[in-house]
Amino acid sequence: MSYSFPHQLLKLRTEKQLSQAELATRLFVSRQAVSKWENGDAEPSIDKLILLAKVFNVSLDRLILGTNDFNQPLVKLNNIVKTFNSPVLNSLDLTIQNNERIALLGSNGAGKTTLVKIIEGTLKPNEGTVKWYFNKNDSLNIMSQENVLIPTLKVKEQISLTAAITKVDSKQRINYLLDQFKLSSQPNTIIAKLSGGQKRRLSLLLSVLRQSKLLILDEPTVGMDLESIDYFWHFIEKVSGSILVITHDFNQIDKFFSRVLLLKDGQISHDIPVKEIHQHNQTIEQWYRQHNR
Ligand SMILES: Nc1ncnc2c1ncn2[C@@H]1O[C@H](COP(=O)(O)OP(=O)(O)OP(=O)(O)O)[C@@H](O)[C@H]1O
Repeated sequence: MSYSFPHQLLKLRTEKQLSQAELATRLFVSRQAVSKWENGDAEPSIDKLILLAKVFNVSLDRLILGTNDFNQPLVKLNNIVKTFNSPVLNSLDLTIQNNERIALLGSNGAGKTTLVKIIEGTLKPNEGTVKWYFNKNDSLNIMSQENVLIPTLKVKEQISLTAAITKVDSKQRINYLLDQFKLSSQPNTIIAKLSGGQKRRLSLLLSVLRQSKLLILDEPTVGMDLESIDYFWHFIEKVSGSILVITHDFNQIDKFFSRVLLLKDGQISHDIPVKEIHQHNQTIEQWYRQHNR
């Protein structure tokens, strides 16, 4: 089978906004089976391939051979140096490609937020270049650590404002997202009166309002309760395009991510596919503890 099948599966599934569990139910297989297919650790039988092609409404050729867009770079960082009072990033190189699920790990103060701000273009490096391969004004979505909500607005007013700025005019999509983020009963609540977790959910909703080629999330689940955290990852799984997340939700990285970056001593000290870590019978948490000493 062509190597492109795992990428094609992830791409088609996220385009269809299905979670691994939802797709698994339709195919009468376990979620783990779908996860293995996406990681390239196993391949479906021919009858499951035929069913997959039906679910996605594509030909078997397209499903198996796919298109070549998964190897396209989205952004390339070259020789990035950033110094505040002391050096934070030091000759850092990084390429992000289409349809990747990347977790960025590192200790407190390692420079993770600094790095994502440089990728986003909100912070300038002292040296080095950031090259974009798509229009980031249209196709870059960000949920930063900083609160971007306007406390005096109602939930629906904040959503309308962001929808106008990001040129989303689909009421259907807005209602779908309100429902997904369990905010559909609170359109008239003033943001200042939402709980911390509800505000995080609203911020996330705003960051995925328009579809993107790259979504960047900086510690998105901080302050959420366990139910919301599960909910959040379940939703994120369905988002199309590439995702770069700063997170320490190790269990979720094990389940849903394709690549792990470890930022240490100002550089990407390790850049490794998740499946390679699993092939060594390690969890991401074990791997992280071993390499981030
Ligand atoms: N605007 C700034 N001015 C001065 N120093 C800064 C600034 N922003 C970040 N730093 C410093 O740069 C270093 C890296 O900070 P950064 O927030 O990028 O780390 P981080 O890995 O995201 O940390 P955490 O996990 O705690 O969020 C820290 O020592 C921080 O104090």
